[in-house]
Amino acid sequence: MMTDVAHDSYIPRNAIDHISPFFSKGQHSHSHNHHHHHQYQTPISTPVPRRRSAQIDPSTPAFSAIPTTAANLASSAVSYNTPPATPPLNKQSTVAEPLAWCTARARIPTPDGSEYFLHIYENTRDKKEHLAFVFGDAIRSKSLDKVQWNETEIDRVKRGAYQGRLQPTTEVAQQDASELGLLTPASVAITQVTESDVSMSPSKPLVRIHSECFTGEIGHSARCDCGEQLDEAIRLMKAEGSGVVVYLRQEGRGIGLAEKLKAYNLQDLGYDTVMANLLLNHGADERTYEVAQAILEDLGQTHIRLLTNNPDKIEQIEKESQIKVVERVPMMPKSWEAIEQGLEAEFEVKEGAIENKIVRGKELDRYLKVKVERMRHMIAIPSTMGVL
Ligand SMILES: Nc1nc2c(ncn2[C@@H]2O[C@H](COP(=O)(O)OP(=O)(O)OP(=O)(O)O)[C@@H](O)[C@H]2O)c(=O)[nH]1
Repeated sequence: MMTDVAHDSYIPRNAIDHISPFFSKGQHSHSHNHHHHHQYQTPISTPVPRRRSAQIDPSTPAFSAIPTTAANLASSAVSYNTPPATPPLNKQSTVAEPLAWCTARARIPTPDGSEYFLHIYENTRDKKEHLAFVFGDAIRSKSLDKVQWNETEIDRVKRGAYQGRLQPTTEVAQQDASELGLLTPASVAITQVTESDVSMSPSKPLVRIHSECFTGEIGHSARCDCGEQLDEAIRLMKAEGSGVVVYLRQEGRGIGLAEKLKAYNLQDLGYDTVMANLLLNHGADERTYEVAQAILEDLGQTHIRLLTNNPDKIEQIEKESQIKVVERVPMMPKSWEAIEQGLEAEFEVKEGAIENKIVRGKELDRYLKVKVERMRHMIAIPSTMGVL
């Protein structure tokens, strides 16, 4: 490792004194990538602090401290992989750029008793925090599970790279932890999930690639059905016990919230969603799906059943990637489904009852109709619906 480091022209001499985690062998096999070198250089000027985790009792095998001195590192046979907060470079991946890697994952229980794992991603394309809601135990993030340089089992637990479920520890262990100001192996308890829990998941899970819509998801807007679609995707994945919602921060079809609000003002003048975007000098849809491709590959999802009505999304997600949409699962707007089934009258009674979370109204109808007529969306307009 020393030789490897010394021969790399990118590394200042003083870096070798510290044997920074940012110069592990694994990273240097990718020395053609200048972009990443730039990132790795930053920490060199400051000595690498001795990590607290090194204080953990080394006699406990699972939590043995990882050597941090130069001498230990040079003689160590342990191969260190990804340093913290750097992209795991996956040679097998067919999607070269952008890379996406999961920095943390946590269990999110929901009111009906089910749960999912929220994954937060970083990527090389933008600075946004894209997310993945993962349902079921079988779907794992490769980048999250990868062993990072100098990390202990406790570090892995903190970032969510454990299998099974975390359990509350004893009061004694918690007391110890609070006195020491650090977690010890006794502060961590994990229950493994059974083999059958893991194998029950279908091989082709439901996937929804959803773009952020603050107004529709948080703001109760009846201009679109984005919130309803997100809820429905989650409902279906809970029911199947498996699935992934990739939640992309491409607000307003990629134009951002401020520009979307301007578009709404133009829509109030009578322009449709497409025209409003164009009048603001934007494309009708400025979204891209490469980060979603990288996230799905990281989660091992290459043959997917995609919940969408949008043909552009299918074309873009399959483009230049391993990902295949083996089935499209339509998302019928709830209010149109009700109109089709002659249940519209029930809505009148329930109007204002947000609890059923059904978006409805003339503005939504117009928005959906534009999707069908101008954006090739595959939704059947109810025959009984009046003029919009
Ligand atoms: N510019 C603009 N964006 C909108 C408007 N209404 C909703 N959006 C955005 O449109 C996006 C909706 O994306 P998705 O939920 O992925 O849906 P989709 O691409 O239309 O296709 P489906 O997969 O069929 O739902 C979100 O980013 C919303 O913020 C609008 O009137 N103008």
